[in-house]
Amino acid sequence: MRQSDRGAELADEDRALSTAPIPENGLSGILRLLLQELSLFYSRDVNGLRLLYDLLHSPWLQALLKVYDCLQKFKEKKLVPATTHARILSHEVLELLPKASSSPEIQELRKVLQAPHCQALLSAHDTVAQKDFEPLLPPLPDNIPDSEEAMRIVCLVKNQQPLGATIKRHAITGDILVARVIHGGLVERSGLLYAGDKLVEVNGVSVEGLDPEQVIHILAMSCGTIMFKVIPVSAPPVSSQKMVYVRAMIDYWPQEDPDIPCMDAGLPFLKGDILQIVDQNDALWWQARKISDLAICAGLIPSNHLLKRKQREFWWSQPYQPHTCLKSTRCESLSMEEEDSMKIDEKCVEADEETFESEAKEEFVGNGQKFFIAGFRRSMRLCRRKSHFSRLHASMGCTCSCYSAVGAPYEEVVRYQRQPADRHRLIVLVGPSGVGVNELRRQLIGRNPSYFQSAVPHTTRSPKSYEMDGREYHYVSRETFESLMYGHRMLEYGEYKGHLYGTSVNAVHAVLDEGKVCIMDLEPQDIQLARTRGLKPYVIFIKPPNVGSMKHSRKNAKIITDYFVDMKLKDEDLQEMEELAQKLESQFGQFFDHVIVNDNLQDACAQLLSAIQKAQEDPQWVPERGFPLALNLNLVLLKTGSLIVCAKDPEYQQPLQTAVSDPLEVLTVWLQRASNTHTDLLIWLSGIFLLFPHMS
Ligand SMILES: Nc1ncnc2c1ncn2[C@@H]1O[C@H](COP(=O)(O)OP(=O)(O)OP(=O)(O)O)[C@@H](O)[C@H]1O
Repeated sequence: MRQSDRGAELADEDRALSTAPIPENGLSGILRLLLQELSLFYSRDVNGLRLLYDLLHSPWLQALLKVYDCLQKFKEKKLVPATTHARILSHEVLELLPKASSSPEIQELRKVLQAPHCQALLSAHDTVAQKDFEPLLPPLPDNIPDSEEAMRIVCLVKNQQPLGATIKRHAITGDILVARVIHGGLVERSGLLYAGDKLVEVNGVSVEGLDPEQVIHILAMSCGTIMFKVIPVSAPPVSSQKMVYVRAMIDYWPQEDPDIPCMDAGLPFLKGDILQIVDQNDALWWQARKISDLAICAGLIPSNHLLKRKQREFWWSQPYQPHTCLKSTRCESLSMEEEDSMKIDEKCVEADEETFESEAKEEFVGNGQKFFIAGFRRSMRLCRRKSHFSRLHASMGCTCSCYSAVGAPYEEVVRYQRQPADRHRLIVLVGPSGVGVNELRRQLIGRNPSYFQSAVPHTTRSPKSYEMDGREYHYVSRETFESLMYGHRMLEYGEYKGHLYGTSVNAVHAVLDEGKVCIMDLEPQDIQLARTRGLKPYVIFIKPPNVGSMKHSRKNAKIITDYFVDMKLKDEDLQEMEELAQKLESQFGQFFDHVIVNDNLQDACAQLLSAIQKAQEDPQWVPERGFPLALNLNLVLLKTGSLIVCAKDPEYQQPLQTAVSDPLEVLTVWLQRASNTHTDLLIWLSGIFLLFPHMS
């Protein structure tokens, strides 16, 4: 049959379709019957009848139903293309058109057929109709010897994306093997190549004796279809891996990692990023995707084991570096020298405890009602700041990588959606001193005191005449306070003028048990301790704006320092605040769920409210098992030179304390055993007892 004949046939069929009677049992037939029925009632004044009649009578509904009927009819038919050469047909028609009379319709038809998109459409039609999308494989040679290994010929059509596979040379045989197949990449989606397959030829070129780089060069040079001849791996790996999600606790740049097997396949990430681990088959190199970009194919990241090994190697490579990061300064107050070196302004008067505490007015008026807010002790913030600075100073003495050597590089997380019956998540505010953490907390509680609340802190000082136990503070003996501290039931604490102050886990639970949202401020070093399954803290970092903006907004701001009460912020204080914020963000940014820049107070407050609502209502990534237990192990190097080892997990009722005499040995064991399970803790402790039998 000639092309034009086929065209005529198509046109006939086309027309026949459009004029075909619509079956009476079709929807439009039903509609016709309904209209007949309705027309009987039309003359009567029935409510809404006219509307319904008009609707059913509307031309667009009629047309729509006709289309529906046609589609139904088509669904039953198995569609076959009327022609496989629509493009040629359109050329023939275009050649014939000038011979026909020049009517406007003919001109329009010519214009349509010449339009590039119409030609592209016809060309796509022909490709599909001719089933031209399958690769053309070369014919098998006739003389294949019987001993020939079964080979697979794989054709892949290269597009803009990388192929998604890496190759390596077998150390003994020298064969070029597929090293790994990247999840979501072209090779994986084809399902035709597997890790372990031996490459024989690439685009007809034998790879025998070639270096992997030479094979990659052949691949890079080829465009369009790439043909691989492979000897398949005897047992392709079966993927039965559970999807795991982790929060990155470090930054990783594949370009800076000389050990990565294939730099182009590396996945860069920043601390705080949530990663979906899709493959852990390789003990050293995992495959992962960022949850913010799940559409792209996975990339290589170093495994937990590999990163820890590198961290340990780095740590030990600096034997003369003072590792202050391991020295706990929790309970240490500033040394005399440090205190002396502080500049004391002549005009300032060091406030006594009474002055500090009486400064803190704990009765507020908000929403037309008088209410009481505990937990705004200035003395507390001051004493915490003292220990905070010395601790920060200590940890910043070590390099960043050294600091991370003591932590897990990845933290397993799960998606958590709070249910209405669940307790609220603890809201933790963190920020450099003077940024406005307490101001924001106070504003929030002032707005809705029956919903937001602070926890009642503990103190070892005696109550004043107007104070009530359990309202301003829980008044406890030093012994009780210390047992709470060493039992890791204190989320934060500090000492001021000989008295201990702190907030216990139970005090926070008391607020949450009342169905309220507990807001507390913490020093960044204490965040880890609060990260338990029970509290599920949502950590908000309060960040200062730039110094220029602060000069403007903080004209009337006052802070409390060791030697000033209500000190006005000077330019250097603002500068220091900005610098400290940067340091906190780079060191603890992985723990921040949200960041708010406190420039305009009202705006910051509104952002805080919406962040808290999000934290309570939207699904969030939370640590899978509280926080990694390895981090709970606190090494306290006493001034005597002995080392105290204790677990800091508040969910552990009994503190684990062990005094050992050789810190170096213990560190070795500790660094080798630093992992995330309770079993590891036991193994680790047994290691210590083995090393120091006198301890058991
Ligand atoms: N956005 C803001 N605009 C203007 N003033 C602010 C703003 N935020 C806080 N302030 C003021 O800055 C001062 C310090 O704030 P605040 O006491 O809350 O600091 P902080 O972060 O709790 O630090 P510290 O714990 O060291 O006291 C207060 O006088 C407060 O009113």
